[in-house]
This record gives sequence, C-alpha cells and structure tokens, in this order.
Amino acid sequence: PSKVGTLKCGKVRQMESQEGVAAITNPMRDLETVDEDLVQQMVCDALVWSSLHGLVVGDKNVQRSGRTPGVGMVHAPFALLPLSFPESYYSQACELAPIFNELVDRVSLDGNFLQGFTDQDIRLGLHRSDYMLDEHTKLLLQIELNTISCSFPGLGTIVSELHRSLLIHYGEHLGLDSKKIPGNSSVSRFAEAMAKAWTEYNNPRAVVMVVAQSEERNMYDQHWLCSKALYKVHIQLSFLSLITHTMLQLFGKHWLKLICKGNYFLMEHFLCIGGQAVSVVYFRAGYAPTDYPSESEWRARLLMEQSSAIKCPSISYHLAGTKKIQQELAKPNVLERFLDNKEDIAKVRKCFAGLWSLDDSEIVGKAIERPELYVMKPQREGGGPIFLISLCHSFCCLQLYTLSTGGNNVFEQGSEEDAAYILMQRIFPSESLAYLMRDGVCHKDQAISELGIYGAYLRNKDKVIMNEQCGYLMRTKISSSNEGGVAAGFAVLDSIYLT
Ligand SMILES: N[C@H](CCC(=O)N[C@@H](CS)C(=O)NCCC(=O)O)C(=O)O
Ligand SMILES: [Mg+2]
Repeated sequence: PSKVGTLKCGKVRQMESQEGVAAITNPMRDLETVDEDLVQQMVCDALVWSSLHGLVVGDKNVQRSGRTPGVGMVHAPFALLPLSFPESYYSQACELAPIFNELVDRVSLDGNFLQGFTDQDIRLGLHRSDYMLDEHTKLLLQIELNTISCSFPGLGTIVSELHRSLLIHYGEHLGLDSKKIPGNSSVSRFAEAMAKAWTEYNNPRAVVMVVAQSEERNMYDQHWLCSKALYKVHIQLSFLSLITHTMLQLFGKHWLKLICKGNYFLMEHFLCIGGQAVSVVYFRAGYAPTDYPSESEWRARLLMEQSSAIKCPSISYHLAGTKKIQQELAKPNVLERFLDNKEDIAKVRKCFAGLWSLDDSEIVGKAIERPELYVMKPQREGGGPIFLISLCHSFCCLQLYTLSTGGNNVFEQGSEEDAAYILMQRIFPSESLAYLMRDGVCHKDQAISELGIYGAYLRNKDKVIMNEQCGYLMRTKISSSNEGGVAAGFAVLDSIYLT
C-alpha cells in the first residue's frame, strides 16, 4: 500500500488478556502474523474511509450529537476485518427471510392469535431476523425476529463496502479475496420497499413520516435509508418528502389529525400532519416502554393505527415480532396454522432454539438444575438477557419461581411488563479474535458474532408486491460481555467473509 505520509492513527492496544490467547480459530483474523506497520496503516485507512463514507454515529460525549445533524459525529464502531462465516449457513439464513416475512403477515391476520388486532389492505414489513451459529449443535439458531425499528440497514451496507475496499488494497498481503464479501443490498432494497409502499398508497401529495426518538445518535443510519428512498428509487421526487417527528411532537402540537371523508359505507380515515396527508409511517421509535411516557404518545400511536396510512410496522406486525409470539410459534403444530409448505415449516423449525414460557414448571425445574444452559429474555425490545448461570443458585430459583408465578421481576421493582420474560435455550457461538474499532482506537479481543438478515415484505390485498431477503448485518462483540448491541456500546458493526 502506498505510504500516505505519517498520518497519526489509533494505536492497536494489546488487551492485557492477550497472554496465552487461545489458538486463533479464525485464520481470517489472524493478523498476528501481519506486519505491525501494515495493521497500523489499515487502521488508519479504515478510520479515514469510514469518515468519508458516512459510517458515523453521534458521539455520546457531545451533548447535541443526538439532536442536531452534523454535530458531534464519530465513526460508528466497526470490526477492522470481516468475520469468516460458512457460506452454507449464510445461504440458509437468506433462504429463511421470505418465509419469515410470510409468517409475520399470516400471524398478523390471525386476530385471535394476536388478541384482536387485524390489519389493513396495504402492509409493509421491514424486518431483521437475528441468528447465532451454535458451536454445540452446529445449528444456525434464531435469536429473535425484529419487526419494528430494525437498526443498521444503512450503516450495515457501508461496513460491507469498507471491508471490500480494505481487501482490495490489502487483500494480497493478507491472502484474502474482496469478492468473498457478499454484496449488501439492505439500504437500497429497504428504500425500494418504502418507496413502493408510497406509490401503492397512490397519493402523490402524501408524505412519508418517520417517527424517531428525540435523542437519536443513530440518526445517520435512518437518514441513509430515507435519503436512498428519496433519491435512489424512481419515484416522483418533487412530492415525496420525509418528515421526522418524535411521538410527543406529533401529539403535543396537535398536528396529527384523522380526517374522515366519504359516506357511511366507505369512510376513509386519512392521517394528516400539519395539513399534509401521510401515506407511510415508518417507526424508528415506539418499541420501548420509554417511548410512551404519557397518554399523549399512546393517543398518537392509536391515531396512526386507526388511519389508512401504511404503518411500518402496523400494531399487528409489531406484536407478531414479540418474544412471546416467538415462543408460541415454537410450540408443536403452531407453525402449521400459518404456513402451508411443509418444507418451509421444516426450515423454520430447524432454526428455532428452545423457547418456553416460565409457567412451564418442568422446564423451570430443568433450568434450576442446569442454569448454564438457559437465559431469560425480557419481552420488551432492548432489554438484555439474564444469564441464569450468573445468578447464585438460590437467587436463580427465586427469580425463576417468582417469574413463573407471574410475580414481578425481583431484579428491578419495575412494572408488570418487566416480569414478561421467556426462557430460552442458551446458544454457544464460537469465539474468534477480532480487531474492534471504537473512538479511533483498535482493540484486539476474543469476540462472538450475531448475523442479522433483513427482509422486506409489501402486500396490497392479495397481491404480494415484494417479499425478499434484503442484505445482512453482522454484529461482533467481545465474548465476555453478556449485554446487547451496538447502540448499547458492546458490539461493533461487522460484515462477512464467506468460507
Ligand atoms: N436507535 C434506534 C434503535 C432501534 C432498536 O433498538 N432496534 C432494535 C430492534 S427493535 C435493533 O435493531 N437492535 C439492534 C441494535 C444494536 O445492536 O444496537 C434506531 O436505530 O432506530
Ligand atoms: Mg430485538
């Protein structure tokens, strides 16, 4: 690589735990044998590249970085090189995307399965199904199916491009081929689905409304998707504008209105914001209890739900993605209620990890005997899993007993939804050495990874307009951390090197 002067770059910090690092299971990451200067140069190039290509998030140390675009930006945390991942498992995960899209739609139509919510004619789903490769069973197992506010369709695409660019420059030195990084279409295909939904609503004057949180350091991921929907996809650019509001703003200013037009037989409920019709509501908020601090936000959600605007997701798609539904779908003969094709049913069942409700006393007993084989996962989005192994035996029994009797979660004296936990088979992903870039510093550590596959579904009455896999997200985090994702500060954005 050309020496581009002596640009000051982050140092590769040896983690003290490096002594006696286990044999590198992942030759892709075996940069130990690579010349230190070369690694430094790669680190530097990657930091410059990510800054020039919008691989950025708001910096938590800068006060306004979650409110004012362009203020307090820092590169998104990323892995310096992609994770090598067996092509067979990647293909299996991609094949599952359209089946899960269909499953969400069928579940959403089953009113009594979802207790009463049914759906409109035009339905738009932008989902991400997350998996881990279980070392014990050698099975690709689903962690969860996200049907609301799926992060990183924007930044995930860019990380794949970063890794491809690095391997074009350094592949020869590393013995790696940039073409082994699969193309990542997540942002463009999601944009296509959003724009097609707007077209399907068939009101050229209507706007797409993004519902976002007031403090959003991942705003650039959202803007990437919105800007692609606006300019990359062939729609009448003059009209489609995107507006972003928080739930409170929507209702606080009484801008949100439901305009009812028509006669007794056909009453259309148009959603209007500041006098403009809304065709699509894209939620990047509304998935966490903290998004509903008062009645106003609930009323705003209800108003949107009652309107003919296309919600992404509708309340029934949102509910179809909860862990409780995931746990119900894992019960015998339940998938057969929603899917016709036997092969599809088998493919879905094959990726289900063990999932049980806490009122299953037999499994609770097993979890108390072998807590290291189970985790408890909260219903609500974002809450981290509880590893029973990390609890002392008596507390584990108390916790499981309390939750199984519908009591409150003894950890947090929170409200009853905190008690809505499910019990899940613990998945043991293999570890590999990773170079994790955060705040300009490269950390080497043992890491585990989680593969997300995006899926877009658009349907108008009986016509399925889109049902496809749309790219991927790989998230890599240090194996010692039990906690969650990228925004939480534990994982970094990664991509895949097919082996
Ligand atoms: N800030 C909001 C975050 C929205 C959000 O948390 N989404 C869930 C699915 S519901 C998710 O994708 N979690 C993985 C993200 C991670 O690893 O950090 C946004 O980006 O719009
Ligand atoms: Mg989730």
